[in-house]
Amino acid sequence: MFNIKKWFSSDDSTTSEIYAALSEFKSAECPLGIPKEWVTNVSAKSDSVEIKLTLPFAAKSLSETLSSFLSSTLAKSTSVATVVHLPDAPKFKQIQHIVLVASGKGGVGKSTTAINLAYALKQEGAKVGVLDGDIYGPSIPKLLGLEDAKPVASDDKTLLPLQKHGLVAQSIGFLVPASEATVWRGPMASQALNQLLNETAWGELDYLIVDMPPGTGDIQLTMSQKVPASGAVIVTTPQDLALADAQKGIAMFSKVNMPILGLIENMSYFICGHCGQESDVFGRNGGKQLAMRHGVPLIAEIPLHTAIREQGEKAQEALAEVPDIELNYRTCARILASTLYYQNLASNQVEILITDD
Ligand SMILES: Nc1ncnc2c1ncn2[C@@H]1O[C@H](COP(=O)(O)OP(=O)(O)OP(=O)(O)O)[C@@H](O)[C@H]1O
Repeated sequence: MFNIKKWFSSDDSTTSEIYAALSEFKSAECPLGIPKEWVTNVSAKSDSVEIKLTLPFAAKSLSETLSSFLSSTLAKSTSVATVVHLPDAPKFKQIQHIVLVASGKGGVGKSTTAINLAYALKQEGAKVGVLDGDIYGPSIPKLLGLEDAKPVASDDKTLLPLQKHGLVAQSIGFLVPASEATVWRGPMASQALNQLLNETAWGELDYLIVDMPPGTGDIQLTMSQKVPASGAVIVTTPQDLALADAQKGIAMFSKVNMPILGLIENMSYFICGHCGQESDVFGRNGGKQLAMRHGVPLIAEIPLHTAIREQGEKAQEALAEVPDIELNYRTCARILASTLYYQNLASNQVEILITDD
């Protein structure tokens, strides 16, 4: 006679063991572990386990880390499959999160970082768009290899974004010759950004990355106020001057109550393309110290590497020759996506105050 009850209780205990192991998993992206609600399916056999997760932020590649963590914790071969689905209502049209990528000064690699973050978020399972807000010096058309492309109108008032490498993109550079936009005054520039954001048929997006104009003046301040962003990322390099300007960027966003999601230190250290040796050409730990001083997370330290410049020039999606750098951007993307998720979760929680009255 089959002991059905025993089977069920053993199944239950296996499932509880799996949930317990998932909640014990901690990483920079999942500081609170993996809750039960993210599990869509568990199939446990005597010698193997298959788990399906729906992640509420872009972190598809967590499946690999989780598979090896669970295989060793459960002492069974475990495979984890992940899909990404952001659960919240879109904040702007059909866009879940708008993220501003800013820098205190020009030339620190803001646009390069913005486009690589966008690729990395896409590779991590999200639907991603890029808005080139650098009205005076749009780089996105070149970085995407779309210099001669022109957007098509979807109706009288809306333009369709251009598409490349699985991203959708809009830029003033698609619409106006560079020489024309450079003479625009501040209000015209922020009006242009507004129009690009509002009059583009973005469709459903998980993240829209906005490449902001460099600097911390009135134009950048006005633009930041006009975009309904979830937060900003500040790109800096390790030199003192860049760090001082990044500090002004932190002050600017604080002034308009824009959450600072993190600091990215670009060109942190040099990796020789020939021998792979690392050197601290611009000094080390400047970004870390700035982040600590302002209580802002340092979400990535991206090296100075020829492959990054070449990828931008050739408008390539992947940094295939240098997997470590691609990994760097993907880790940064997952942390950014998770920060947005937990920030949202915290702001949605109702605070219950019990008083004596
Ligand atoms: N980590 C890096 N390694 C090597 N080259 C880089 C790196 N980051 C950026 N670059 C290169 O530095 C140059 C400036 O980068 P980018 O245009 O992204 O800077 P920016 O801060 O957006 O500039 P601007 O303020 O003028 O818009 C480009 O040639 C780019 O390829």
